[in-house]
Amino acid sequence: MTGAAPLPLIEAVDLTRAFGGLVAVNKVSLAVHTGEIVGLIGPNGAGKTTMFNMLAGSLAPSAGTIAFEGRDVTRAPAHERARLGIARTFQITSVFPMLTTRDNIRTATYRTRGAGWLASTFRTAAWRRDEAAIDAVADEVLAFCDLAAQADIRADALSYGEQRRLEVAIALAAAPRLLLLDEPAAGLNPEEGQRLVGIIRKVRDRGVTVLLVEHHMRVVMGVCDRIVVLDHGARIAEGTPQEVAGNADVVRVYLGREQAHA
Ligand SMILES: Nc1ncnc2c1ncn2[C@@H]1O[C@H](COP(=O)(O)OP(=O)(O)OP(=O)(O)O)[C@@H](O)[C@H]1O
Repeated sequence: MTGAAPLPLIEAVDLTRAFGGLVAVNKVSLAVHTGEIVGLIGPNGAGKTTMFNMLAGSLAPSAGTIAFEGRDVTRAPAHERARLGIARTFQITSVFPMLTTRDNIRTATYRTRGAGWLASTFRTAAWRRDEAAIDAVADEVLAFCDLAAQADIRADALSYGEQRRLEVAIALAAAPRLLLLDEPAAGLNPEEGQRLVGIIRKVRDRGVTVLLVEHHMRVVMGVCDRIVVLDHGARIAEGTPQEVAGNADVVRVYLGREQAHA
């Protein structure tokens, strides 16, 4: 007897986005299951960022659907998706440079919890309880992302790798079910890249499913269970890192770009 296939955590069907006459993403379907780490790769201009932004809710699709845990979220704005359990990081780091590492997390958590200014002004008992809970969450995600020693340092004094980890910590503070990582290894040296790989694996181990867009092949191949490859807005391959690395179409699009840039 075969059971029903498990419901994907997030599923995009025939997702399409046009900018004027340019179809940046053309009928791309993609499913990510709970517990997976999935990578979205492709050469420059392939449509990765466009696809990512549609999944995160910051860009409306021209056609197609997105379901999260079976619920249609195609038209749900980013904050609504965040409430349902989808968190994202940004390609360009979005931390507040003048706040400490811990206060960056606290600030983001206040925003997502919508803690009221009235309660905070009068420091009600409920507000103080909330404060203690937010502090506990901040300390837990800081330790998780190897940032405990940097908790009281201003974000602009962090190394680039630490800032990228802070982005992940901020996203985790919202206790998401799905974490969307937008080029998390961009600008990292190999050592920092490996550290990030370790953290992404730990993220999955704490029950958070991961979808990442990434150029850094060593990171993608080292951390993903499954990889989806886009080129010119279309899905050209999907498989394990080994399958994708050996796929003739994938090799062709990557080699073609390298030769064009040589
Ligand atoms: N806001 C926009 N307006 C017009 N064209 C856009 C817009 N955003 C993306 N495009 C175009 O859509 C195509 C796909 O872009 P996208 O940024 O999604 O690709 P990408 O795979 O993320 O590329 P990269 O690796 O360079 O970041 C490109 O041709 C790009 O110029």
